[in-house]
Amino acid sequence: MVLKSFVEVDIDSHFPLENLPYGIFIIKSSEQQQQLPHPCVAIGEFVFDLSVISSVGLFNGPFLKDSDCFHQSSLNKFVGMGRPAWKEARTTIQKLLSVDEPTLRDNAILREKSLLPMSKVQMLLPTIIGDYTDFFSSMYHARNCGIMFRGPENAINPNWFHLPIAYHGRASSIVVSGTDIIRPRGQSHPAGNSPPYFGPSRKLDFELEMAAVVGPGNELGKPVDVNEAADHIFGLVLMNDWSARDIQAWEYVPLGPFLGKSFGTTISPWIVTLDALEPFSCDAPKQEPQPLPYLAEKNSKNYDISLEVRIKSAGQEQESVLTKSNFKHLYWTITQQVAHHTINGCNLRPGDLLGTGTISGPEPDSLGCLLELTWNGKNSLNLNGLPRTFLEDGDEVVLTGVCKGDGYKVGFGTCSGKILPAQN
Ligand SMILES: O=C(O)/C=C/C(=O)CC(=O)CC(=O)O
Ligand SMILES: [Ca+2]
Ligand SMILES: [Mg+2]
Repeated sequence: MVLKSFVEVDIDSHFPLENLPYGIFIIKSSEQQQQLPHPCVAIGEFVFDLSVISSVGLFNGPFLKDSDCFHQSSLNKFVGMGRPAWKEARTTIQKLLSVDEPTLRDNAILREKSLLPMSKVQMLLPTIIGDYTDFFSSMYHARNCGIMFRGPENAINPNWFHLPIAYHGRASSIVVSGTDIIRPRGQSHPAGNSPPYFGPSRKLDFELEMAAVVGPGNELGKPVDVNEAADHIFGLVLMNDWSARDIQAWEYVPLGPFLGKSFGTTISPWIVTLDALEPFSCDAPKQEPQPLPYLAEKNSKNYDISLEVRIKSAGQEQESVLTKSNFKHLYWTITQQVAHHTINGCNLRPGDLLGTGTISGPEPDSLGCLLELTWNGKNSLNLNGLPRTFLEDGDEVVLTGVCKGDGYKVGFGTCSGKILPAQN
């Protein structure tokens, strides 16, 4: 059954009553006197201000009634409260926005205060991200990178099928969708015996990823059981792990990515909860060899989320679709990522971000980055008639993700960023 709200929601909207993704907004300064950031959910073309609803006492269940979690300028407190509080919030908000519920529907003043058109607000980062880890969980992506860098015989390192590989990313340079990205400068991979050159990256790339937002953390020294890991994940966002392939190729042996990735990572502003994604859960791929017991799940789940990357280059009116992939192609699940991340006792904290790694699929048009799509710059793509390998200044890259339900969609909106020229 499709749920119905008194707020008008287009059939193609990413944000019907079934979704209710969380974000943090601020009223655009030109609209009114500057306000503090507030937690909200998206409904149709509106944001629903949860601080207003909390102030008038409409969150009246046991977990939220005395909480100031919706009077914070980030979602960290709310996501840290765990599934019972999330369920209570979802039930309350779904009821308040439903067409059959008069509380808000018939109260024009409260409606006006709590429902703001998206055009009048600016979205901020939804959580304060203390730590950010990026996994490498698509087998197709790992295999393609391996073939390019090590040849077909040794494409996938032997450890890959035994554990979800990851590196520690840089949290300070994570930005919200819409933020420009300055082309990084750095040392780059020398050709043959020449010395490395220094300058603006010549191989700037995007990576189509999603990321899990950590809910309640774990105590230092206490690993999370893989079968309980879902209770530690609040939801998912879209993520673009911008990557300078020339800088990365020269620096990453032996300790992994560093400056080739830490200049910027973009996430979408809306966190879609695992509760909203549940109708789109599907079996994860069969794992062979069987993982060790601490990674063996009773129920190994992925989500059917259609993903797409578009590019709009400077001077071009039309966007071009670069790739179409799906979250369900991931080999290692997000719950296995949490179990592996914590198995040594490492503590996760509310709001931490766990990137999936580039989500490539099996088809040539489902590859999740330009490194793969152009085979490291060897094959040009055709962008409305113009040849292209890596990103150029002025390019805007837009990621989208959506689950297609029966008569409704649960979507992530977009995650976009434009490349600005390198600075001296
Ligand atoms: O397999 C390799 O040696 C290299 C792999 C990559 O460069 C992929 C990458 O950038 C990791 C990531 O997805 O962030
Ligand atoms: Ca990555
Ligand atoms: Mg990055």
